[in-house]
Amino acid sequence: MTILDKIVAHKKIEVAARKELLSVQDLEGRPLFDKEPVSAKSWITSPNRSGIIAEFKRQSPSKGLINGTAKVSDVAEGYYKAGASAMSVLTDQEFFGGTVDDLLAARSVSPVPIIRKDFIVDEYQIIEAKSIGADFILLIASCLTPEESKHYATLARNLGLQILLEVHDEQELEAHVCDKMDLIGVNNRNLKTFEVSIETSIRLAELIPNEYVKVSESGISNIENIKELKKYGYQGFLIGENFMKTEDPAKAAIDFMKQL
Ligand SMILES: O=C(O)c1ccccc1NCC(=O)[C@H](O)[C@H](O)COP(=O)(O)O
Repeated sequence: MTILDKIVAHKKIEVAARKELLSVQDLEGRPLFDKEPVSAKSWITSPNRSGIIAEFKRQSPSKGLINGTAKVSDVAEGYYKAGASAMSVLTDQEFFGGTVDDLLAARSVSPVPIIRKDFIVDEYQIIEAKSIGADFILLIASCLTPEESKHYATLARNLGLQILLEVHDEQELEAHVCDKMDLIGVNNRNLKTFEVSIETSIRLAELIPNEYVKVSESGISNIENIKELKKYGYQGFLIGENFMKTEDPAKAAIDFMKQL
């Protein structure tokens, strides 16, 4: 069983329990459900921002504990001031130590588009994402069939949310891309070995149709990585650990983005 199989199996149980606690009607009644989403595509491609999607991540299966003390609202405020184009908030508790409350806290202080970073395996999670003020969602091709990807992307679109489709290889890209997606993310982390290589983004770049914003995810740790990825048409850069492993992720983001 791979780590992704474990996460997905756990997620299905978790979502079933969440549904018992709060119905879809309850989610639709939350005040943030009616908030107009901010366009991640516009912010990521804006010449006035950095293209960086800065992530709040306390822990991960590959690294264990990364940061047990940072306060999400401080980090969210700092990422915005640093020039981040978007923020990624892990809401998975079991494997990443995140919660939906983290996203709510980030939302309360930051105007940048926020992605609910989770393992979406049920419509409920997309409606929940809208109800906590997220602007875009992640669909991970390795967790879904192509039909599920399209179905969930259509639902998200109908709610006004944009969609970042994450792929790891050519096969996933070919099978899952559809006209409901907005951004295509190539994850540089091999989820079987946890090795990271930006060569994965470079290899897949020319296969991503031009109408999608290209995002490179994971293992980005310096400005040279970004300069290199830009040559291949990448406009979005998802960075988590490089900021979160420091005592002050907001300061790390400010120092990093100053160099761009
Ligand atoms: O990070 C992991 O260990 C991991 C394991 C299994 C599934 C997903 C995982 N990571 C999620 C991510 O996509 C990263 O948090 C994100 O791309 C940022 O990566 P990094 O800058 O390397 O922290």
